[in-house]
Amino acid sequence: MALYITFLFIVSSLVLFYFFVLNQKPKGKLPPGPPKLPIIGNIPQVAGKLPHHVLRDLARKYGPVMHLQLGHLSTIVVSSPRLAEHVLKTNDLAVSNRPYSLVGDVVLYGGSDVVFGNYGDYWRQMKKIMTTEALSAKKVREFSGIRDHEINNMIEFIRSTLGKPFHLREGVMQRNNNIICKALFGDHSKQQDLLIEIVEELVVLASGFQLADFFPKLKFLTAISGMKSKLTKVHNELDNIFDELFRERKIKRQTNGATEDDLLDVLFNIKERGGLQFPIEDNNIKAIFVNMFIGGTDTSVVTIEWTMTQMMRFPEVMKKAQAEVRRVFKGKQTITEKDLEQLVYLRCVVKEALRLYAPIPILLPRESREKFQIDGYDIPVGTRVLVNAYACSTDPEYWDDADSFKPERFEKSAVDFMGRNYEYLPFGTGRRICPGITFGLNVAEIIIAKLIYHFDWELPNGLSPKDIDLSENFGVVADKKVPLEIIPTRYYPMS
Ligand code: HEM
Repeated sequence: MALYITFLFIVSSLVLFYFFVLNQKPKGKLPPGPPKLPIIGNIPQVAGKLPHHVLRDLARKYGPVMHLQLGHLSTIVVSSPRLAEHVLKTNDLAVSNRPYSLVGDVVLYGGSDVVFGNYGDYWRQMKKIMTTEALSAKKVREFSGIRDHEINNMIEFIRSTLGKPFHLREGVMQRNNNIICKALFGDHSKQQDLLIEIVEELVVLASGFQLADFFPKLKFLTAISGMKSKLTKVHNELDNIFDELFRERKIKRQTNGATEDDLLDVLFNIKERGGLQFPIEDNNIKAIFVNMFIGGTDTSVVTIEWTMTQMMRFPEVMKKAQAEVRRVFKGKQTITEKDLEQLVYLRCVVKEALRLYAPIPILLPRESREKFQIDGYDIPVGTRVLVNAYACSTDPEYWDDADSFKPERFEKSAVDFMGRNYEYLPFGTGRRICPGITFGLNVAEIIIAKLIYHFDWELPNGLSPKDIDLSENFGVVADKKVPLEIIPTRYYPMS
């Protein structure tokens, strides 16, 4: 009996807590949205489905700005280029925070990184360092030796397995990870493999669609789900690896002096040079490194896989892109950024693949730090703001035959990657725009160019192009559910 009374007491306390503390309705006129269930709100309408698809479908019914209640998260979803511009340009500052995230808190040193960190002077300083010093076009050029080495090894490997199926994602992922790791801290294969393993685990945990993510105020859910202890374990493992790398590097710098061979040196130099408004410590560098791992590993690989998939689906596109690459690269041993600039058609193909299959189809969530208005609706402080870039890049008002793959649409178009066209935002826009555009695109374009320059490709088991499975997965990035396997049939240039 005593147990029963205690149970009733706990349940009724939780219900009262929910109604009086957690369930306070925001004031003002919110945008329309689908009907909401008590407590869980709209979770059933989105859970377990591909969010960018389901949100695009809902927007077609409820309008380009919708309000959803995802557990505790009062969320607006923006799904048209006109309103994306209104939010991400006109009100960029008002929505430049990130929502609280347990991953940021536990793994990224209390959100002292660029991805999860809130907008403010410290964040601005760190983003500037990332954009202008670590990932600048000049720095990206300086890493061309690393890229060439890794990609040429991959080409040699594929050449040695001519006629056998090549698992594109695995083959490319390993090379891309090597490129990122070497750019960050040189050649340290032992730590590198371990780091990649841990970051992969983190990417799954960070997907943001776990039950506890929808109820951040119910702290016990993160404990019950084991989320906090998993993240703490990941954090400790990462921290130990970085400590070891940093210790070795400090000893090396004492003996050999400061160099600028990799990004660890670049950031140590900035730290030692001083003069910053917020002096940086080792933990700040670690946080930025984790960002570059997460930001740089899967995204380029997903871009490569979808672009190759589309070229396998449309042989005439492959033929045209291949003819261009073979004309431009003819006789060249190394390929420079200048050569890439001449691959005008290939860039259209990559653009079109990113239009339909961007690795981050819903831009990373933002949170309003000031109230603002959109189309006559009131958006209070603390609202989660999602921009469905996929809905914008397939909006029939802006794109003819929007769901079809047609690279030629970019041949006469000035739309680029820089976030100036709100109907096309594969790298986001505004204060939160991706700082790795040049790095990511360079890797993706050189790998694709070399794959189609050196090899002719076929589908395995007599599969026809129209049978290629186009299903998507959704995690932090939207990748291809069934990995692409293709057979290299002929090496070019033939000797
Ligand atoms: C094809 C490759 C890539 C794609 C498609 C991509 C896409 C994106 C997108 C859509 C965002 C969110 C922007 C927003 O919310 O407005 C983002 C943010 C970010 N990306 Fe990338 N990215 C790529 C490569 C990279 C690389 C190579 C790095 C670093 C090495 C990187 C680092 C970051 C960081 C740090 C952020 C957070 C920026 C912030 O919050 O201010 N990305 N990326």
